[in-house]
Amino acid sequence: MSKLIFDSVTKVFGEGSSEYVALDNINFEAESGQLILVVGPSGSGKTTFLTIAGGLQTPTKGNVKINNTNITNLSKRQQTNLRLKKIGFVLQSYNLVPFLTVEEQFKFVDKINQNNLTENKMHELLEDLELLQLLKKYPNQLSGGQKQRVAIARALYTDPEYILADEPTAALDTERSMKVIELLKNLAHKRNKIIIVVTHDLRLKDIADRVYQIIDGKMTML
Ligand SMILES: Nc1ncnc2c1ncn2[C@@H]1O[C@H](COP(=O)(O)OP(=O)(O)OP(=O)(O)O)[C@@H](O)[C@H]1O
Repeated sequence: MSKLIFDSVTKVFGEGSSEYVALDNINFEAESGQLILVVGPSGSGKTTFLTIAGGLQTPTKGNVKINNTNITNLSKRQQTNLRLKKIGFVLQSYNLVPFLTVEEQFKFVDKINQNNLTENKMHELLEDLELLQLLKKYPNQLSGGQKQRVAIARALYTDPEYILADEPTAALDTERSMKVIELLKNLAHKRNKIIIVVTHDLRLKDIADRVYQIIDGKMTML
């Protein structure tokens, strides 16, 4: 059973008169088998929460634990290893490599990670995300929604224990949004993943197992 714990996490940006409390004393726990939604208005701290959960930023105060390891105490190298082995990110910027085709985006991951989906599972994933026809295209030939679906497939390709997704449905129409969120929910339930989705998109609220809200850096369960 995997577990992600935030223990009194505060994140402050800037100093003195320009000090800004982006996360204010957050306590949070997620276990494998759950799809968790974090909603909140723009600027409320959602992305900061997600990047700290994945070790991309460190808290100013408090601890983040992944399976009983306090990731705040790990060296940079240990944090990078943890991210590569256990965490799949879907970031708002998609982070696709511009000079690689869709197919090559996955092969590129092969070089740095051994723990990838079998060919059958990969075919299934590409089919579910309607990407099979796009394998030979480059990112600049794709629409926003298509890039978003490639970024989701790439995060799932390494079969990570945790999936952290920032606005994964922002560029998708309602039908595709629901498909993507159902896919993530199935993965959480059937393959025992922890999936945390940060979103403005209140259409997704009824599908998640748990919903949290962040307002002005404070988190509450809805
Ligand atoms: N590196 C930084 N330096 C200073 N302030 C920052 C930094 N990163 C975020 N902030 C501030 O912290 C607050 C929370 O930002 P965050 O990106 O977490 O919000 P968000 O809820 O994800 O917003 P959105 O929905 O618009 O993406 C914002 O006021 C933002 O300006």
